[in-house]
Amino acid sequence: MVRFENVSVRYGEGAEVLRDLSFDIRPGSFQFLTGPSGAGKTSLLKLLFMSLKPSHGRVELFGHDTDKLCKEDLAVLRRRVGLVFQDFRLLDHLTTYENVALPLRVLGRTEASYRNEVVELLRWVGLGDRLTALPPTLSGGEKQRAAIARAVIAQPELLLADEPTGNVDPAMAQRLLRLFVELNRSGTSIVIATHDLALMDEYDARRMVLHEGHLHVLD
Ligand SMILES: Nc1ncnc2c1ncn2[C@@H]1O[C@H](COP(=O)(O)OP(=O)(O)OP(=O)(O)O)[C@@H](O)[C@H]1O
Repeated sequence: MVRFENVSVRYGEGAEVLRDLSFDIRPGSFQFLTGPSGAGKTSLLKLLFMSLKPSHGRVELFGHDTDKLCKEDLAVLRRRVGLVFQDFRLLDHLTTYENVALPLRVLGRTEASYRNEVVELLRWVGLGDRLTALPPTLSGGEKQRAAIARAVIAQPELLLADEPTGNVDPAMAQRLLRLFVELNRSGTSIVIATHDLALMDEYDARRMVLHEGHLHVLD
């Protein structure tokens, strides 16, 4: 589903942030991406989301060489990927419910067909009483849970999450991990970037460790 071949990234004239990365992400797999602050986790997620181009090497996603795709093709491929940004990126003028429903609207589904699904998921992440709240009135942890709900609602083929439990307490972090595990069981490949050792200890999954630009994979 994803193949990196000798991929490197540098920003401007700076040193290489990622060096010569080669790995695969298989369909239906689950991996944690970890490493110290500044190690390049967000940069690697951006490569996977095709919002950053490698300085060297080749990134293949869903069987396509991402370098050869035009903007329109990239937009279509991105619909198959769910992304939880570190800074959430909720739309402030839409309610929590509308934010989470957005990926289903983009897919052309009618509200009658998805309303129950969206409400049920928002209840699961503890936002059942915040459906009509606008994002600026949500706490950091509530925004994070809304962003996760939006990323998983359409059951993407690949889910990328950047520090998805950074703003919630340990009990909620476990609950969110269960959500990711369930999504994975229904077929989604998962990549969770995290510093949270306790979270990684909760679930026996592949670990991709970035250190000084190099990637070490512990299967
Ligand atoms: N747009 C950019 N321009 C220049 N340098 C950048 C840019 N984005 C990231 N960097 C640098 O690349 C390196 C890796 O950053 P990145 O955000 O990928 O790390 P990270 O592992 O996600 O960090 P954290 O755990 O703190 O979020 C850092 O040294 C950072 O300063």
